[in-house]
Amino acid sequence: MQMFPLTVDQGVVRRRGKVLVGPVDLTLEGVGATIVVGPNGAGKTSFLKMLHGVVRLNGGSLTWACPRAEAEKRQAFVFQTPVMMRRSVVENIAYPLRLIGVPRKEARARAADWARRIDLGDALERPAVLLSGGERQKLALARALIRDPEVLFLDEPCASLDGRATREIEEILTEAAQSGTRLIMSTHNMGQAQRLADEVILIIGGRIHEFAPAEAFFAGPQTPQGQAFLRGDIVE
Ligand SMILES: Nc1ncnc2c1ncn2[C@@H]1O[C@H](COP(=O)(O)OP(=O)(O)OP(=O)(O)O)[C@@H](O)[C@H]1O
Repeated sequence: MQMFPLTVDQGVVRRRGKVLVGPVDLTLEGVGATIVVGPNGAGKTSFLKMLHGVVRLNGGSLTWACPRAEAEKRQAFVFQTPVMMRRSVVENIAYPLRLIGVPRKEARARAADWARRIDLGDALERPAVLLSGGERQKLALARALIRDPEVLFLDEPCASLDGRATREIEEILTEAAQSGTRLIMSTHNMGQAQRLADEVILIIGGRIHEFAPAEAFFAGPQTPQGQAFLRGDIVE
């Protein structure tokens, strides 16, 4: 059963009386990469978590084309600072498979394949907590992709990584997108947004100011705030 379109109707997220997101109206179709941009504190993280369903709406509605429980099983989320379990690299990557009952041996074999893809093939038994920031991000990505999700949310997966680690992560994401994984991702890096995006959402103050095909957005946003943001001006 199809997951998309995903429809948000007047969606609002509030915490301690403050509106973090919304109201937003949005329809996302089922192909490509949607890149979410906006200034610090604009609500990108809260917006992604709302779409993923880990943050509940305080107003409005969010509807997948399939039942919610079904949609939840078919999506994964890579957080900005991924948590490593106090276990080996291979066990960290295998964990999502173990959760759905894949036998240990098979889960480890599939995790070892992923570890090789992210250049951690020689570190299978190393405690994951000893990995560098870039290695952790790659591990988190492998752990998210190992169940072959139809939708992958990523919150600034390359924040504070160097060029090489960023390129490696972008390669994995491009491959995932080419094999049909729907990407919905925030970034501060406009170069990265341009390399990966099929469409762009600009969020300022919790609201969507632009939602456009990447080409149109980068050629010239429709709104004054969009134009200012792309010029690098401070927008709030
Ligand atoms: N649980 C919470 N309770 C109260 N305020 C919160 C909560 N979570 C986030 N906020 C606030 O909501 C605003 C939006 O936060 P959010 O993390 O979604 O923004 P962001 O665009 O991802 O920011 P950044 O780019 O800096 O990571 C911020 O001002 C933040 O401090």
